[in-house]
Amino acid sequence: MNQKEGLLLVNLGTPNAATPKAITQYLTEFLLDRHVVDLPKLLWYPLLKYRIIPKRVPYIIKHYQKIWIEGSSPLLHYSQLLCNKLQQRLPNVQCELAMTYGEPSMQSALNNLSSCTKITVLPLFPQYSTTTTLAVIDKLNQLITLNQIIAEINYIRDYADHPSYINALYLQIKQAFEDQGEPEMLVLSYHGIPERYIHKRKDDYIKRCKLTTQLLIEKCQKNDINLPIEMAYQSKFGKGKWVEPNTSDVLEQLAKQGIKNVNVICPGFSVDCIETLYEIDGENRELFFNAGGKTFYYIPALNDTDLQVELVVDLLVNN
Ligand SMILES: C=CC1=C(C)c2cc3[nH]c(cc4nc(cc5[nH]c(cc1n2)c(C)c5CCC(=O)O)C(CCC(=O)O)=C4C)c(C)c3C=C
Ligand SMILES: [Fe+2]
Ligand SMILES: [Fe+2]
Repeated sequence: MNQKEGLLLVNLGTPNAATPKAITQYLTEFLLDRHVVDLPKLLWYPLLKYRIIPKRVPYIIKHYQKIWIEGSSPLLHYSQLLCNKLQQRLPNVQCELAMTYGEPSMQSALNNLSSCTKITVLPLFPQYSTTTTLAVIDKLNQLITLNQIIAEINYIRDYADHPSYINALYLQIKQAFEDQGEPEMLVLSYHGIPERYIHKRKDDYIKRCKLTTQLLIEKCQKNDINLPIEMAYQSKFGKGKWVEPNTSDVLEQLAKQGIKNVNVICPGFSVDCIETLYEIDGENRELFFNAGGKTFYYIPALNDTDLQVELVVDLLVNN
Protein backbone atom coordinates (compact mmCIF):
# COMPACT_ATOMS: atom_id res chain seq x y z
CA MET A 1 0.00 0.00 0.00
CA ASN A 2 1.18 3.52 -0.78
CA GLN A 3 1.98 5.25 2.53
CA LYS A 4 1.39 8.98 2.70
CA GLU A 5 2.75 10.74 5.75
CA GLY A 6 1.42 13.85 7.42
CA LEU A 7 2.77 16.20 10.08
CA LEU A 8 0.28 18.19 12.14
CA LEU A 9 1.74 21.09 14.10
CA VAL A 10 -0.62 22.38 16.79
CA ASN A 11 -0.22 25.65 18.62
CA LEU A 12 -2.45 27.29 21.22
CA GLY A 13 -4.53 29.76 19.21
CA THR A 14 -4.76 33.51 19.05
CA PRO A 15 -7.30 36.16 18.00
CA ASN A 16 -7.79 36.42 14.22
CA ALA A 17 -7.93 40.23 14.46
CA ALA A 18 -6.87 42.82 17.03
CA THR A 19 -10.50 43.82 17.61
CA PRO A 20 -12.74 43.52 20.69
CA LYS A 21 -14.98 41.00 18.94
CA ALA A 22 -12.14 38.70 17.85
CA ILE A 23 -10.36 38.87 21.21
CA THR A 24 -13.62 38.17 23.07
CA GLN A 25 -14.29 35.16 20.86
CA TYR A 26 -10.75 33.81 21.37
CA LEU A 27 -10.63 34.30 25.14
CA THR A 28 -14.10 32.83 25.61
CA GLU A 29 -13.29 29.62 23.72
CA PHE A 30 -9.86 29.28 25.37
CA LEU A 31 -10.89 30.03 28.94
CA LEU A 32 -14.03 27.86 28.81
CA ASP A 33 -11.89 24.79 28.16
CA ARG A 34 -11.78 22.77 31.37
CA HIS A 35 -8.16 21.84 30.68
CA VAL A 36 -7.34 25.52 31.20
CA VAL A 37 -9.76 26.59 33.96
CA ASP A 38 -11.41 23.85 36.01
CA LEU A 39 -13.91 25.89 38.04
CA PRO A 40 -17.55 24.66 38.01
CA LYS A 41 -19.16 25.90 34.78
CA LEU A 42 -22.20 27.42 36.52
CA LEU A 43 -19.86 29.67 38.48
CA TRP A 44 -17.15 30.24 35.85
CA TYR A 45 -19.30 31.04 32.78
CA PRO A 46 -21.07 34.14 34.19
CA LEU A 47 -17.86 35.30 35.89
CA LEU A 48 -15.96 35.02 32.60
CA LYS A 49 -18.67 36.59 30.43
CA TYR A 50 -19.68 39.49 32.67
CA ARG A 51 -16.61 40.26 34.77
CA ILE A 52 -13.35 38.93 33.32
CA ILE A 53 -13.80 39.37 29.55
CA PRO A 54 -15.21 42.95 29.75
CA LYS A 55 -12.18 43.92 31.87
CA ARG A 56 -9.51 41.92 30.05
CA VAL A 57 -10.36 42.78 26.43
CA PRO A 58 -9.82 46.60 26.61
CA TYR A 59 -6.59 45.92 28.52
CA ILE A 60 -4.96 43.45 26.11
CA ILE A 61 -6.28 44.88 22.83
CA LYS A 62 -3.63 47.66 23.00
CA HIS A 63 -0.94 45.05 23.52
CA TYR A 64 -2.06 42.93 20.59
CA GLN A 65 -2.23 46.04 18.38
CA LYS A 66 1.39 46.93 19.23
CA ILE A 67 2.80 43.52 18.30
CA TRP A 68 0.59 42.69 15.27
CA ILE A 69 2.75 41.57 12.28
CA GLU A 70 1.70 41.89 8.63
CA GLY A 71 -2.01 41.60 9.39
CA SER A 72 -1.79 38.73 11.84
CA SER A 73 -1.01 37.85 15.40
CA PRO A 74 2.70 36.92 15.86
CA LEU A 75 1.73 33.48 17.17
CA LEU A 76 -0.04 32.67 13.90
CA HIS A 77 2.52 34.51 11.74
CA TYR A 78 5.53 32.55 13.05
CA SER A 79 3.68 29.22 13.33
CA GLN A 80 2.62 29.54 9.67
CA LEU A 81 6.15 30.48 8.54
CA LEU A 82 7.50 27.45 10.41
CA CYS A 83 4.94 25.16 8.79
CA ASN A 84 5.76 26.54 5.31
CA LYS A 85 9.50 26.05 5.84
CA LEU A 86 8.93 22.50 7.09
CA GLN A 87 6.89 21.77 3.97
CA GLN A 88 9.85 22.88 1.81
CA ARG A 89 12.30 20.87 3.93
CA LEU A 90 10.10 17.73 3.90
CA PRO A 91 8.57 17.53 0.41
CA ASN A 92 7.33 13.95 1.00
CA VAL A 93 5.46 14.80 4.19
CA GLN A 94 2.26 16.86 4.13
CA CYS A 95 2.68 19.60 6.77
CA GLU A 96 -0.37 21.30 8.26
CA LEU A 97 -0.88 23.82 11.05
CA ALA A 98 -3.80 23.89 13.46
CA MET A 99 -4.70 25.76 16.63
CA THR A 100 -6.37 24.26 19.71
CA TYR A 101 -8.63 27.34 19.84
CA GLY A 102 -9.73 29.29 16.76
CA GLU A 103 -8.23 29.19 13.28
CA PRO A 104 -6.85 27.26 11.48
CA SER A 105 -9.03 24.70 13.22
CA MET A 106 -8.02 21.12 13.93
CA GLN A 107 -11.01 19.95 11.90
CA SER A 108 -9.83 21.81 8.77
CA ALA A 109 -6.27 20.48 9.22
CA LEU A 110 -7.58 16.90 9.54
CA ASN A 111 -9.68 17.41 6.41
CA ASN A 112 -6.54 18.49 4.55
CA LEU A 113 -4.68 15.42 5.83
CA SER A 114 -7.45 12.99 4.87
CA SER A 115 -5.32 11.11 2.31
CA CYS A 116 -2.53 10.40 4.83
CA THR A 117 -2.14 6.92 6.28
CA LYS A 118 0.18 8.05 9.05
CA ILE A 119 -0.02 11.39 10.90
CA THR A 120 2.47 12.64 13.46
CA VAL A 121 0.99 15.24 15.79
CA LEU A 122 3.43 17.72 17.29
CA PRO A 123 1.92 20.06 19.90
CA LEU A 124 4.26 23.05 19.80
CA PHE A 125 4.73 22.98 23.58
CA PRO A 126 8.22 21.78 24.51
CA GLN A 127 7.11 20.92 28.06
CA TYR A 128 4.01 18.74 28.49
CA SER A 129 1.11 20.22 30.44
CA THR A 130 -2.49 19.10 30.97
CA THR A 131 -3.47 22.73 30.21
CA THR A 132 -1.93 22.72 26.72
CA THR A 133 -0.71 19.33 25.38
CA LEU A 134 -3.51 17.25 26.89
CA ALA A 135 -6.04 19.77 25.56
CA VAL A 136 -4.65 19.08 22.05
CA ILE A 137 -4.70 15.29 22.49
CA ASP A 138 -8.24 15.19 23.93
CA LYS A 139 -9.65 17.45 21.22
CA LEU A 140 -7.97 15.49 18.44
CA ASN A 141 -9.16 12.17 19.83
CA GLN A 142 -12.73 13.50 19.83
CA LEU A 143 -12.37 14.57 16.19
CA ILE A 144 -10.79 11.25 15.22
CA THR A 145 -13.80 9.39 16.63
CA LEU A 146 -16.29 11.84 15.11
CA ASN A 147 -14.68 11.69 11.66
CA GLN A 148 -13.97 7.92 11.86
CA ILE A 149 -10.33 8.52 10.99
CA ILE A 150 -8.39 5.28 10.54
CA ALA A 151 -4.91 6.68 9.86
CA GLU A 152 -2.12 5.75 12.27
CA ILE A 153 -1.75 8.72 14.65
CA ASN A 154 1.42 9.30 16.66
CA TYR A 155 1.60 12.02 19.29
CA ILE A 156 4.86 13.60 20.34
CA ARG A 157 4.17 14.12 24.05
CA ASP A 158 6.88 16.71 24.54
CA TYR A 159 10.53 17.42 23.81
CA ALA A 160 11.69 19.11 27.02
CA ASP A 161 14.88 17.01 27.16
CA HIS A 162 15.48 16.32 23.47
CA PRO A 163 19.17 16.97 22.64
CA SER A 164 18.24 18.90 19.46
CA TYR A 165 15.94 21.21 21.47
CA ILE A 166 18.56 21.85 24.17
CA ASN A 167 21.17 22.43 21.46
CA ALA A 168 18.89 24.85 19.56
CA LEU A 169 18.27 26.88 22.74
CA TYR A 170 21.97 26.88 23.53
CA LEU A 171 22.87 28.12 20.02
CA GLN A 172 20.18 30.83 20.24
CA ILE A 173 21.70 32.01 23.54
CA LYS A 174 25.26 31.84 22.21
CA GLN A 175 24.27 33.91 19.17
CA ALA A 176 22.63 36.54 21.38
CA PHE A 177 25.74 36.78 23.56
CA GLU A 178 27.95 37.14 20.46
CA ASP A 179 25.71 39.90 19.07
CA GLN A 180 24.86 41.76 22.28
CA GLY A 181 27.70 40.84 24.64
CA GLU A 182 27.38 38.44 27.60
CA PRO A 183 25.06 39.83 30.31
CA GLU A 184 25.55 39.50 34.08
CA MET A 185 22.61 37.13 34.33
CA LEU A 186 20.32 34.99 32.14
CA VAL A 187 16.68 34.43 33.16
CA LEU A 188 14.73 31.48 31.73
CA SER A 189 11.04 32.41 31.86
CA TYR A 190 8.39 29.70 31.39
CA HIS A 191 4.60 30.19 31.28
CA GLY A 192 3.18 29.45 34.74
CA ILE A 193 0.22 27.27 35.73
CA PRO A 194 -2.07 27.26 38.79
CA GLU A 195 -0.22 25.41 41.55
CA ARG A 196 -3.16 23.14 42.39
CA TYR A 197 -2.95 21.44 38.95
CA ILE A 198 0.40 19.86 39.89
CA HIS A 199 -1.23 17.74 42.60
CA LYS A 200 -4.84 17.54 41.48
CA ARG A 201 -3.97 16.37 37.96
CA LYS A 202 -0.45 15.04 38.55
CA ASP A 203 0.68 17.53 35.89
CA ASP A 204 4.44 17.03 35.43
CA TYR A 205 4.87 20.40 33.66
CA ILE A 206 7.10 21.87 36.37
CA LYS A 207 9.33 18.78 36.36
CA ARG A 208 9.66 19.10 32.58
CA CYS A 209 10.55 22.82 32.84
CA LYS A 210 13.16 22.04 35.52
CA LEU A 211 14.64 19.31 33.34
CA THR A 212 14.99 21.70 30.38
CA THR A 213 16.66 24.23 32.67
CA GLN A 214 19.08 21.67 34.12
CA LEU A 215 20.08 20.33 30.68
CA LEU A 216 20.47 23.81 29.25
CA ILE A 217 22.69 24.92 32.15
CA GLU A 218 24.84 21.79 31.67
CA LYS A 219 25.09 22.45 27.93
CA CYS A 220 26.10 26.09 28.51
CA GLN A 221 28.70 25.17 31.14
CA LYS A 222 30.24 22.49 28.91
CA ASN A 223 30.69 25.21 26.31
CA ASP A 224 32.21 27.81 28.63
CA ILE A 225 29.09 29.89 29.20
CA ASN A 226 29.30 30.20 32.95
CA LEU A 227 27.08 33.15 33.89
CA PRO A 228 24.39 32.67 36.58
CA ILE A 229 21.11 31.32 35.18
CA GLU A 230 17.77 31.52 37.02
CA MET A 231 14.35 30.16 36.10
CA ALA A 232 10.95 31.75 36.76
CA TYR A 233 7.29 31.58 35.67
CA GLN A 234 5.33 34.31 33.88
CA SER A 235 1.79 35.19 32.73
CA LYS A 236 -0.09 34.63 35.98
CA PHE A 237 -3.83 34.92 35.31
CA GLY A 238 -6.57 35.28 37.91
CA LYS A 239 -6.60 35.19 41.69
CA GLY A 240 -5.48 31.69 42.73
CA LYS A 241 -1.92 30.69 43.62
CA TRP A 242 0.35 30.03 40.64
CA VAL A 243 3.75 28.35 40.60
CA GLU A 244 6.65 30.48 41.74
CA PRO A 245 8.95 32.35 41.48
CA ASN A 246 7.20 34.88 39.32
CA THR A 247 9.31 36.33 36.47
CA SER A 248 8.41 39.97 37.22
CA ASP A 249 9.35 39.54 40.91
CA VAL A 250 12.66 37.91 39.98
CA LEU A 251 13.58 40.69 37.52
CA GLU A 252 12.63 43.40 39.98
CA GLN A 253 14.67 41.75 42.75
CA LEU A 254 17.69 41.32 40.49
CA ALA A 255 17.65 45.02 39.57
CA LYS A 256 17.26 45.97 43.25
CA GLN A 257 20.24 43.74 44.13
CA GLY A 258 22.36 45.72 41.68
CA ILE A 259 22.23 43.50 38.58
CA LYS A 260 22.23 46.01 35.73
CA ASN A 261 22.32 43.78 32.67
CA VAL A 262 20.09 40.76 31.98
CA ASN A 263 18.99 38.62 29.08
CA VAL A 264 15.68 36.75 29.15
CA ILE A 265 14.76 33.72 27.06
CA CYS A 266 11.40 31.90 27.14
CA PRO A 267 12.20 28.23 26.40
CA GLY A 268 8.56 27.10 26.69
CA PHE A 269 7.35 29.30 23.83
CA SER A 270 8.14 27.72 20.47
CA VAL A 271 7.21 30.96 18.69
CA ASP A 272 6.92 34.56 19.80
CA CYS A 273 3.52 35.78 20.92
CA ILE A 274 1.86 38.32 23.20
CA GLU A 275 3.39 36.68 26.28
CA THR A 276 6.97 37.08 25.02
CA LEU A 277 6.80 40.20 22.83
CA TYR A 278 4.59 42.25 25.12
CA GLU A 279 4.73 40.79 28.61
CA ILE A 280 8.49 40.09 28.61
CA ASP A 281 9.98 42.48 26.06
CA GLY A 282 7.54 45.31 26.95
CA GLU A 283 6.20 45.16 30.52
CA ASN A 284 9.07 43.27 32.18
CA ARG A 285 11.72 45.31 30.40
CA GLU A 286 10.10 48.49 31.77
CA LEU A 287 9.78 47.01 35.26
CA PHE A 288 13.48 46.03 35.24
CA PHE A 289 14.51 49.56 34.21
CA ASN A 290 12.22 51.17 36.81
CA ALA A 291 13.89 49.04 39.49
CA GLY A 292 17.36 50.23 38.46
CA GLY A 293 18.36 47.89 35.59
CA LYS A 294 20.25 49.33 32.63
CA THR A 295 20.34 46.74 29.82
CA PHE A 296 17.64 44.21 28.99
CA TYR A 297 17.69 41.90 25.98
CA TYR A 298 14.94 39.44 25.12
CA ILE A 299 16.35 36.48 23.17
CA PRO A 300 13.76 35.62 20.50
CA ALA A 301 11.93 32.28 20.38
CA LEU A 302 13.14 29.70 17.85
CA ASN A 303 10.27 30.77 15.56
CA ASP A 304 10.96 29.74 11.93
CA THR A 305 14.76 29.61 12.24
CA ASP A 306 16.73 26.76 10.67
CA LEU A 307 17.41 25.62 14.24
CA GLN A 308 13.69 25.10 14.83
CA VAL A 309 13.12 23.50 11.40
CA GLU A 310 15.92 20.97 12.01
CA LEU A 311 14.64 20.37 15.54
CA VAL A 312 11.20 19.38 14.19
CA VAL A 313 12.82 17.18 11.53
CA ASP A 314 14.79 15.39 14.29
CA LEU A 315 11.62 14.94 16.39
CA LEU A 316 9.83 13.44 13.40
CA VAL A 317 12.66 11.09 12.48
CA ASN A 318 13.06 9.77 16.03
CA ASN A 319 9.32 9.21 16.46
C1 LIG B 1 -5.83 29.80 33.66
C2 LIG B 1 -5.38 30.41 32.63
C3 LIG B 1 -4.20 30.00 31.83
C4 LIG B 1 -3.41 28.84 31.87
C5 LIG B 1 -3.50 27.67 32.79
C6 LIG B 1 -2.43 28.96 30.82
C7 LIG B 1 -1.43 28.02 30.51
C8 LIG B 1 -0.53 28.10 29.46
N1 LIG B 1 -0.56 28.99 28.38
C9 LIG B 1 0.52 28.74 27.55
C10 LIG B 1 0.85 29.43 26.38
C11 LIG B 1 0.25 30.62 25.96
N2 LIG B 1 -0.67 31.35 26.65
C12 LIG B 1 -1.00 32.48 25.91
C13 LIG B 1 -1.91 33.46 26.25
C14 LIG B 1 -2.77 33.43 27.35
N3 LIG B 1 -2.78 32.53 28.39
C15 LIG B 1 -3.82 32.80 29.26
C16 LIG B 1 -4.21 32.07 30.38
C17 LIG B 1 -3.69 30.81 30.75
N4 LIG B 1 -2.64 30.14 30.18
C18 LIG B 1 -4.49 33.96 28.74
C19 LIG B 1 -5.71 34.60 29.36
C20 LIG B 1 -3.85 34.34 27.56
C21 LIG B 1 -4.25 35.47 26.61
C22 LIG B 1 -3.45 36.67 26.73
C23 LIG B 1 -3.72 37.40 28.00
O1 LIG B 1 -4.89 37.71 28.27
O2 LIG B 1 -2.76 37.61 28.75
C24 LIG B 1 -0.24 32.45 24.69
C25 LIG B 1 -0.21 33.53 23.61
C26 LIG B 1 -1.48 33.69 22.76
C27 LIG B 1 -1.36 34.82 21.79
O3 LIG B 1 -2.40 35.21 21.26
O4 LIG B 1 -0.27 35.34 21.53
C28 LIG B 1 0.54 31.30 24.72
C29 LIG B 1 1.48 30.80 23.66
C30 LIG B 1 1.25 27.66 28.11
C31 LIG B 1 2.52 27.08 27.50
C32 LIG B 1 0.61 27.26 29.28
C33 LIG B 1 0.92 26.19 30.23
C34 LIG B 1 2.00 25.53 30.33
FE1 LIG C 1 -1.38 30.97 28.60
FE1 LIG D 1 0.00 37.62 29.65
